[in-house]
Amino acid sequence: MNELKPSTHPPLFSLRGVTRSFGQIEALRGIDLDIDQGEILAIMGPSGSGKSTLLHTLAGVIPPDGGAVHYGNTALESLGETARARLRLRDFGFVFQFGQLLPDLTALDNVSLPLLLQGFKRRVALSQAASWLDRLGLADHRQALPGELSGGQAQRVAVARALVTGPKVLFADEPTGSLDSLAAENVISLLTDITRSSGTTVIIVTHDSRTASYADREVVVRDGRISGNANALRTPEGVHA
Ligand SMILES: Nc1ncnc2c1ncn2[C@@H]1O[C@H](COP(=O)(O)OP(=O)(O)OP(=O)(O)O)[C@@H](O)[C@H]1O
Repeated sequence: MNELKPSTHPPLFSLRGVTRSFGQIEALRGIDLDIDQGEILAIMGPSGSGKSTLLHTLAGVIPPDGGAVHYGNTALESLGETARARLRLRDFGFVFQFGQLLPDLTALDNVSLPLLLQGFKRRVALSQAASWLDRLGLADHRQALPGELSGGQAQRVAVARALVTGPKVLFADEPTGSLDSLAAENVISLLTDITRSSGTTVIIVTHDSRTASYADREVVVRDGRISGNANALRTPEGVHA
């Protein structure tokens, strides 16, 4: 945790001087941050400090007002809404605090939905979804409706739904925020085990230091800036402030 490893590859995400305001509120005030391919990064910080805004900016949900957000060779700040939506669908998966499963669909149908939206045949989508549910310990709950599941089970369905399309990056906004400590531990350990084995980059916003301890690195956001930049930037030779 927190060790400053030299990086031999260019970062997957590179942010420089990123700003974003909502009216008078300066949510991001100049973010400099590199994130490596395959890294699990925890973004922490006080309420209202800009964590979710940073996550949404990385994920191309909201464009920055200023600065540069590079994802690989793509300058996200130069993409329009349609191109950003296409990129999200192709490369990114999302887990939210309250699963946001569709309440009238079974666990299996919730997980197969992203594949159906990508044009997979129903039979293929259902079989992929079933194997993801099995992997997350939910083999006996395929036909359950979200309302019939515990919070931890529902969140594991949400993780399966986010990973079923094989995203390059998983964004998780308070993925354990609605869970008791045992369920939280179970969800975050499964999520990080699976993404480590697949080399998926994971960006987690969390208030919970136990959840953050599963990450490779933590950065803290305060007043729209990364607090103590020494841990935020990487170069081929290592880290510089
Ligand atoms: N869509 C929006 N419209 C107006 N203000 C916003 C919007 N999104 C965020 N803000 C404001 O920007 C600031 C940063 O919000 P953000 O949600 O990024 O913080 P956070 O660190 O994720 O907070 P929390 O931990 O409470 O979720 C806050 O003052 C918030 O009220």
